[in-house]
Amino acid sequence: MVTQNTVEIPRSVWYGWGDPAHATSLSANALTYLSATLKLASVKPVHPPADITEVRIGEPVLNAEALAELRAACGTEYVSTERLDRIEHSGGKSTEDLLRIRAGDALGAPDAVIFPASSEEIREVLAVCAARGIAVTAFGGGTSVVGGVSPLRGTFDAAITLDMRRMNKMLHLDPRSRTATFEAGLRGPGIEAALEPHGFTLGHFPQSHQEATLGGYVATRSAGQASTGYGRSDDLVKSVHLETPAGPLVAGSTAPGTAAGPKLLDVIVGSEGAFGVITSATLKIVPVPTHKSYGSWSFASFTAGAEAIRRLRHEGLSGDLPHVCRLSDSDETASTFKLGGPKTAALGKYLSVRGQATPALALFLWEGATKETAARKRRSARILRAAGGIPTGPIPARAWEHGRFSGPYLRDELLTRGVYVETLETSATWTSLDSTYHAVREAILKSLAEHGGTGYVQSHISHIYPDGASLYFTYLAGVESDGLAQHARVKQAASKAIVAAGSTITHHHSVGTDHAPYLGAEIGALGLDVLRGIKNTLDPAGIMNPGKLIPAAIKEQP
Ligand SMILES: Cc1cc2nc3c(=O)[nH]c(=O)nc-3n(C[C@H](O)[C@H](O)[C@H](O)COP(=O)(O)OP(=O)(O)OC[C@H]3O[C@@H](n4cnc5c(N)ncnc54)[C@H](O)[C@@H]3O)c2cc1C
Repeated sequence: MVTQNTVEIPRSVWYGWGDPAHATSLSANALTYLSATLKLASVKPVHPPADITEVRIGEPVLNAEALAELRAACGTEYVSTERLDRIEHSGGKSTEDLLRIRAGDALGAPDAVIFPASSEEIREVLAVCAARGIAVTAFGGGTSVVGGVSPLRGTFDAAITLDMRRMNKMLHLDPRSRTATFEAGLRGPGIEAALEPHGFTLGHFPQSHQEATLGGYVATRSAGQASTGYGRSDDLVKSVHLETPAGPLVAGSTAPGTAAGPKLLDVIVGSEGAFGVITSATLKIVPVPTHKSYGSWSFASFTAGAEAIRRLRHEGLSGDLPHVCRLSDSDETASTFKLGGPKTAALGKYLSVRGQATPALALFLWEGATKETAARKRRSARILRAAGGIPTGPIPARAWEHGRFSGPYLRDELLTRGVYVETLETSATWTSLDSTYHAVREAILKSLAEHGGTGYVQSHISHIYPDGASLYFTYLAGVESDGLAQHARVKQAASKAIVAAGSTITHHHSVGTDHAPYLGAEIGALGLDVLRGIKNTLDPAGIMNPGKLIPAAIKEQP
């Protein structure tokens, strides 16, 4: 029997990812490869995070009356102005956030962190904040990589963060209809642990799964590693309870199908805390698969691999597509082969002999009943072989699955060693996939090299649609003396390339502050006005997550 249960880990350390005790270090081989590839003089671990006692943070500006009203709403012990709580909620987990907090800058921290236990408490908190003009940021797992949980003040003097961790229960399970209702603060492993005794899974496994919450998934339209099979979070949501400054709103319906006007739910899903706070949501669930079947195939190039996957999507029977479907480009494949030890090195040599000098490796994972997955895998193999693929066995896919949640820890070590690493994503139609891939890749590389550095970009496809696929870029270089400026420069170059290619500014990371300047290019000025109109109705005072999603006037931070 397959288990979808994952390990519950402590909440992330203030300067980085998860519990540092779970981190595995880079091998000597990896360090040598890294310094040679990036042409770095040294990758010694000489850039540790600041000492917590030296972190700079302003005095909280909430007055005694405001604090008293917030305490009356949630209980004194659940309204914190403690230094560590404020530091931990001063930002998310983008490399920009990490560069700032590791340098000891928590000056953007909220004035208080509130830990509500119910929709009613949140309603009261929002009423206090609307009346007093206090900005409110909802905080799930705090794993945003787009500035989504930075507690910006907007036009207000004070800001609070609402941490949803106490709202962490499964409220209802309907096994016959295959739906479940969860409180918004339940984290990924908690969702699976609640469902598995009943034989169900949500099937939603973003790389941040161990820290991220149900509310965060819904608020950002996240996509999991197996979303090709199970669907993205926005495909899974049936209904949402949203507390807004204008009152509670239940969007969506338990009805299996409805024609009751435009789909209001779609306006709430992906609203990034800018319209209100999601307190619970009902999602589709599916039975835990009885079997997983692993496979990997190699292609002569990324272009050839992408074409093979398109054919798999278009020529295969409906439902044949693997639940996990990832294609690395030649650079990502080269890194995997370089870092994977003697067996993967041997695989690289074998592929070279077979005419694939710079192979692109695809990993697949079919889930379901034993016989059914075997049949799907067989049918897929015919298409992949006809498209020029060479089968490379199940081990690479198993190895990927084994280490799939450990990657985020590496970023902390890389930063300590003076290596800048960041990711971004988009999606493109099959027709424009190749040109978008090259345009964005080249824009990143050029920008990384602008100050004389040597950069490395690797990419993969991890979500397949009938009309196209996602593109995910990971890029590395030595950290420049002004790492934040370096980050802004590269991000801007890549974002402009994405816009110029006519692709989306975000496939699954959401908009936050980072992508807000580019949203107009995607949805138009009138589209932005529609979003502003919805916000004005639900949040007339504009207290909800200022500066996120919708570009807005932002008061200078202290
Ligand atoms: C290492 C790493 C790997 C990642 N991998 C993936 C991935 O594979 N796929 C993917 O899609 N994303 C990924 N992300 C991005 C991020 O994890 C997702 O956006 C996730 O859905 C955020 O969930 P969270 O609970 O941490 O939300 P937060 O980071 O706490 O919040 C994100 C946004 O949602 C809002 N929000 C949170 N909770 C609520 C609520 N209850 N009501 C209203 N608004 C709310 C916040 O205000 C903010 O705007 C990754 C991030 C990291 C750091």
